[in-house]
Amino acid sequence: MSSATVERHDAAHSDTPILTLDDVGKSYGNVHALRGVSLNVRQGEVTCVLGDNGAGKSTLIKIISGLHEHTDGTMTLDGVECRFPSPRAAQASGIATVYQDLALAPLMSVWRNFFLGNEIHKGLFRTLDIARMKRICDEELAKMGIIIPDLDRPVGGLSGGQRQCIAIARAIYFGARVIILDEPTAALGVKQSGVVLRYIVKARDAGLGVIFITHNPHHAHLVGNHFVILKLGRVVLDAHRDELTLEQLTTEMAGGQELAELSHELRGVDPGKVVTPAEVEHGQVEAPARPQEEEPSA
Ligand SMILES: Nc1ncnc2c1ncn2[C@@H]1O[C@H](COP(=O)(O)OP(=O)(O)OP(=O)(O)O)[C@@H](O)[C@H]1O
Repeated sequence: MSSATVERHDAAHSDTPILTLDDVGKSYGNVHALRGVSLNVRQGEVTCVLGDNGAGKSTLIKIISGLHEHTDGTMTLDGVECRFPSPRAAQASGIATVYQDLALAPLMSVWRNFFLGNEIHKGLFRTLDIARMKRICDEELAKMGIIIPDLDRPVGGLSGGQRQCIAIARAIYFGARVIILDEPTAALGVKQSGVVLRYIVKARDAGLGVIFITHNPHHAHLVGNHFVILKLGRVVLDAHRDELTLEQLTTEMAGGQELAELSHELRGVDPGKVVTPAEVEHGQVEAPARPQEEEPSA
């Protein structure tokens, strides 16, 4: 492990944000994908960004990871204003992004994927130092509790959860300070999601600042320290864990007031009856009442 990594571990749980977005906006021509978004990413914390389709999550990821530049507001890294003109620039500043589908090359082995773009060479002829790469890959995965008996196996044959974990381990090993996880549990079942969520906690406890993008309030609440909900490009909720229950997060994510109104409409009966958004979310809403048939007139 590099000395930079050791320092990072020692400095875990610092209160000073690594990365700050202040009033950040992004317009694509006339489309305002993000407006007035403020966000702090701290070491040893998981910042969850939730939002429905079109909320602006991908745009936010693209700004932080150097794919797009923001058009309003400021972004600061370690207190210094910055813009990332390319993904490489963001990576060089310690910001790693793990995309759900693009995390790894499926036909390549585990160790090749781990070192892809960062291969270790040896000797005069700069041949690949395969034994060393395999050893490091094995050690790093084991450190994070990932046991893969055959590192020569193509990653395409591993479970979705394992693939996500390998991508996260790789980012940590190569010096990420902030890791952005783009819906890492979206395509996974309960067990595999558990594998990834445990791993997110390990990354957090190793002192990284984790940005966890998700649709799933249950997953977010299990691991998050801080929660931001985006809606139509704006922040509609920004709360610390101790300010928010899972039920509140679920309700807010599900649409809060809008959902309460919808649930009321769907019931179509007894205006005095209160239906909670959670009931709708969990499919406990009764089918709309059939209209009463009129009594045939005598
Ligand atoms: N390149 C682009 N050009 C124009 N409009 C865009 C572009 N990218 C995104 N948008 C618009 O910006 C808004 C936010 O989109 P974004 O993809 O960031 O949302 P999202 O929360 O990631 O949604 P999803 O979960 O569906 O991926 C949407 O209205 C989208 O149509």
